Amino acid sequence: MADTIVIQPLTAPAFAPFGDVLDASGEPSQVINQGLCGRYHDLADLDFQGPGAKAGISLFRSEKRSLPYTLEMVERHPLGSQAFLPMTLEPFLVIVCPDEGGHPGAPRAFRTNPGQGINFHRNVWHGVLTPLCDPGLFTVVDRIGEGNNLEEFWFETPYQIVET
Ligand SMILES: NC(=O)N[C@@H](O)C(=O)O
Ligand code: NI
Repeated sequence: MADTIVIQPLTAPAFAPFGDVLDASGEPSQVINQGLCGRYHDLADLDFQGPGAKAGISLFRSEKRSLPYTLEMVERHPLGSQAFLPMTLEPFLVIVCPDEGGHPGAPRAFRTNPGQGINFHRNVWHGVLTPLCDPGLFTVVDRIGEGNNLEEFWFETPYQIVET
């Protein structure tokens, strides 16, 4: 019998152990461009380690997922952080796990608010990009470089990610 994980709304405090929440809410850090633009400054801990490491910007066009979502695996990137920045105002599913002795602990599932992006900190267990609506178009900022930056963990029994 699969364990079920109930999706929670994404908040910065709840996500803080795993990464950063990026959104243009509240007052901007700076008002620029002759007062016509708010800059929400330096919102993410970008962390790229190892030989030849640099920041890369890629575009992902991903199939949407439906709920309940069967979580079979999580992964982590030991050499770099990874940011998912939606290019639409649609929500997406964000799944993370604490690390327990080198293996993922119980998953936590969050639904983003419209316009929110996230940045997984380096080496944090996470589910792969999971849009909930089409088009699943995202800008992804992550590490480009040599070496193996992907570790996968497949659960013996998948989890069911549910709305309530
Ligand atoms: N593999 C890849 O580029 N994407 C994954 O890391 C992911 O988290 O979706
Ligand atoms: Ni990833």
